[in-house]
Amino acid sequence: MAAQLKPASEAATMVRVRGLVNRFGEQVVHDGVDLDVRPGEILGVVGGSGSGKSVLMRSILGLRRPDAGSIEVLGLDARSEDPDLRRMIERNTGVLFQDGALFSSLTVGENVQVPLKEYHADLPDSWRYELALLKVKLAGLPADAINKLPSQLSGGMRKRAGLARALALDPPLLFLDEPTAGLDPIGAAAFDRLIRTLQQALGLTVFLITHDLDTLYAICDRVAVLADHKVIACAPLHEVEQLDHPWVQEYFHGPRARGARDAREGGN
Ligand SMILES: Nc1ncnc2c1ncn2[C@@H]1O[C@H](COP(=O)(O)OP(=O)(O)OP(=O)(O)O)[C@@H](O)[C@H]1O
Repeated sequence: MAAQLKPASEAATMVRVRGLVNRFGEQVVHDGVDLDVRPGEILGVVGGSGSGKSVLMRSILGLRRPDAGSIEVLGLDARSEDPDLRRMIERNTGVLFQDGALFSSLTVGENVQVPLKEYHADLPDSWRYELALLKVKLAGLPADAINKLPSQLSGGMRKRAGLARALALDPPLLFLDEPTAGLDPIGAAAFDRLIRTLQQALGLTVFLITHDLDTLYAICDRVAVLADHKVIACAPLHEVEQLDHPWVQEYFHGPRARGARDAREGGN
């Protein structure tokens, strides 16, 4: 029987990870990670460098085969190698990798059209172009960016182009790996606002890896903390901040955290 995808509104969890184990040789990265991503939330994923945030995202996306555990994405078994099921998961997930991962020899518009060509090969070229233009504008880029090469854009604009491509297929589930890394504070705040606006307007669920405390305070509904090879907490920020764990205390109660918290409180 063909795999069935539950509508986002009916899915109890958009992503469900249980008992995830990832090892590289002797190195244990994950040892029993459990995590739920709920419909309509922005979940921030934090943890020290090397704690396994990217490996977790890659496992969920099926880009890495974990050593043990189960992963469901939109109710589908993300570890399955069934090509139809893989396509269904891919079709419903947008991904913005840290470096944007744009094809450097293609224009922004052509980059956005890559998934459209793969999944909507029957659409006339002019429609695909119009759809790409819509996504470019949705991501906050000027219309003329569509004909530019990634090398002709600033870092912030390249992130937006990557976001436009991630949104090309109108996925209900969006994965963002350090979206504000490398942006200046004003650009980063603008990108945070864009993510929040799009999430609300399009009803997206967002899995967001970040080191950026401002992003956590500004837009995340819940925060998952990766430490000691596990998710040691997954809760609203004010609860996670109180956790009696050395990394959490250092991260959330250092001077940078105070600045981010004050900025957030000052903005309200
Ligand atoms: N393909 C690989 N081969 C060997 N080791 C790997 C591989 N991918 C990741 N690792 C190791 O797994 C650990 C977790 O890596 P990961 O990239 O998930 O960390 P992270 O939490 O995203 O870190 P950062 O915040 O620095 O980006 C690291 O020690 C890394 O060296």
